[in-house]
Order: sequence, then structure tokens, then C-alpha cells
Amino acid sequence: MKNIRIGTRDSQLAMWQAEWVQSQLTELYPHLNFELVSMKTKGDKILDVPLSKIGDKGLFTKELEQGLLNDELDMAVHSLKDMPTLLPPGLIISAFCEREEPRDVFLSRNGVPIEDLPEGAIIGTSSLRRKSQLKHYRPDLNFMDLRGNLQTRWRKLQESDMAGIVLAAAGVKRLGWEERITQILPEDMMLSAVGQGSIAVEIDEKRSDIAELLSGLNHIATEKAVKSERALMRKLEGGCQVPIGALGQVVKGEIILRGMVASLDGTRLIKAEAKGTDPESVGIEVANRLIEQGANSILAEIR
Ligand SMILES: NCc1[nH]cc(CCC(=O)O)c1CC(=O)O
Repeated sequence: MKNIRIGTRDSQLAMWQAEWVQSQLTELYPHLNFELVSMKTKGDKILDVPLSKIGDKGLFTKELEQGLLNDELDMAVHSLKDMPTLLPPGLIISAFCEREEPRDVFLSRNGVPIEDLPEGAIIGTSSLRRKSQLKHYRPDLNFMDLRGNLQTRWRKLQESDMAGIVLAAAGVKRLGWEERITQILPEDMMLSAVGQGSIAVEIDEKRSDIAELLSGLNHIATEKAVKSERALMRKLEGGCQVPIGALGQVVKGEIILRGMVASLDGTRLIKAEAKGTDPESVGIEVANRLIEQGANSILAEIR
């Protein structure tokens, strides 16, 4: 029986996602054997520094991509959110799996939603995107850097004097932690990260055999939405380490894309929106509208 190697990081969330891809493929192709190969990435090893300070693109993807290029892996499963907008030459995303809830959630230690937290409450997050938007909404809030996998972040919340933490709903749901969610943050308070909630499967562009297997996992509406978000990000030259939010939604085949750029202190926050059918042009249009409103000067300050 043919053996197909699926690469993944070894965090509990990454393993859940890779196992999900494995089970979908096994169901579609019961005569093939899909094997998981787990590895640690640089982003899993450096845990004491906020991602924005490491400033390295592909922190969670490089080792897996090396595996694809060296023919040690046949495919690599990633959270799309962790993937740079430009892939290494020779690699492509072969499937954008159907998106889970894209929004962020607040996990409050005492069950108190963000709007009712006491003045000066401390929120755990290292994400510039989450901090800037929360600062904009409530300038009195304080922040504590928080990295590590979801288990680590939950444990740190219990052990510290933080009021709560902000996480992607998708990860929280995949780990079965729904009951820990205090609130889903609405898009006008917290626009999610580019690609958030979608699982992407990356392959060597020469492996048309693998691409064929994966065609059954691609979800067209998700693909359109996240491609528009990634086009916006590419135009603004952001990584996941800048305060940019974007959410595309496909309604009757048309993409509606909203984008947001904020300053770190939350005093400036700009938004733009556009509609269309071509992901690339919708993404660029929203990016240009953000640039017209001063996005580049906000981003230049941060870089
Ligand atoms: N930055 C790490 C990361 N990458 C993807 C997810 C969640 C899963 C997803 O967005 O698909 C998370 C955790 C989080 O931000 O809470």
C-alpha cells in the first residue's frame, strides 16, 4: 500500500489539524496509507520572545517546507494564519480547507466580558493586532505578553493576575474548549487575522499526484475569501506580526472584504471595505483604500 507522508508541527492544535486532514483523505482514498510526521519549528522553540520581535517570516513553517523540498514529506498542514503571504519558490498551497469560525474569542478568568472588566485590567496577548484593537476600544486596558501553545496560555491565565486572554475561536473549538469562551468578539471590535480559521495544505508544485488527492479538500468560498485577505496583506507588506486585520466573506459568489490597520497605542485605527469577484483585485483595492487613509505611515512607525 502506498504511504503518503503528512508533515505537521507537534502542538496539540497542529496535531488535531493534521489528523483532521489525514481522516478526510483516508475517507476519500481508503486504499492509501496516510502517515503523520511531526516536527518542531523555530516558533515552537523560541517561546520567551513576542513574535513581533523575532521578526522572522515563516517561523512556524520553514522546517516543514524544507521537508517538502527535500522529499521527506508529501504535504504539510498549516494554520493558514501562520503562513507568509509569499511562499518559497517551488511550493504552493494545494488546498484551503473550509474555514472554521474566523473571529477571536475572549476567555475571561472570572467570566467577565471585556466591556465590564475593571479599569486597568490586564489582558494576556502578544499579538499587536489584538492589542491595538483592544486599546482602541478601551484605552485603559493593560497587556501582558503571552506566547506558547494554547495549553500553556490557558495555564498561565490561571496562574497570573490577568483578567483574560484573547485567542482564535478556531483553535479553541478544535481543542474542544467551547465552554471556556466568555464571548466571541464582534468584527467591529476585533477584526481577525488574515487566514484565521483556515487550514492550508502545502505541497511541492511538481507533485500533481498529491494535488489531485487534495482537490477534494479545497473549499472554494474559503479559498476566495482568504486569497483576498492575503492579497491585501501582501500589498501592505505585513506579516502576522503587524496590526492588520482582514476578513473576507463570500455571499452569492461575491467577495466582501473588510480590512483594518491600527497604531500600537490604538489612537489611530482605519478601516476599509470593497466587493468583487476576483480575490486579488479585491484585496488590492481594500489595501489601496487603507493606504489612502494613511496605513503606510502607521505601518512605517511600527517597522
Ligand atoms: N498564532 C498561533 C495560531 N495560529 C493559528 C491559531 C488558531 C487556529 C487558526 O486560526 O486556524 C493560533 C492560535 C491563536 O491565535 O489563538
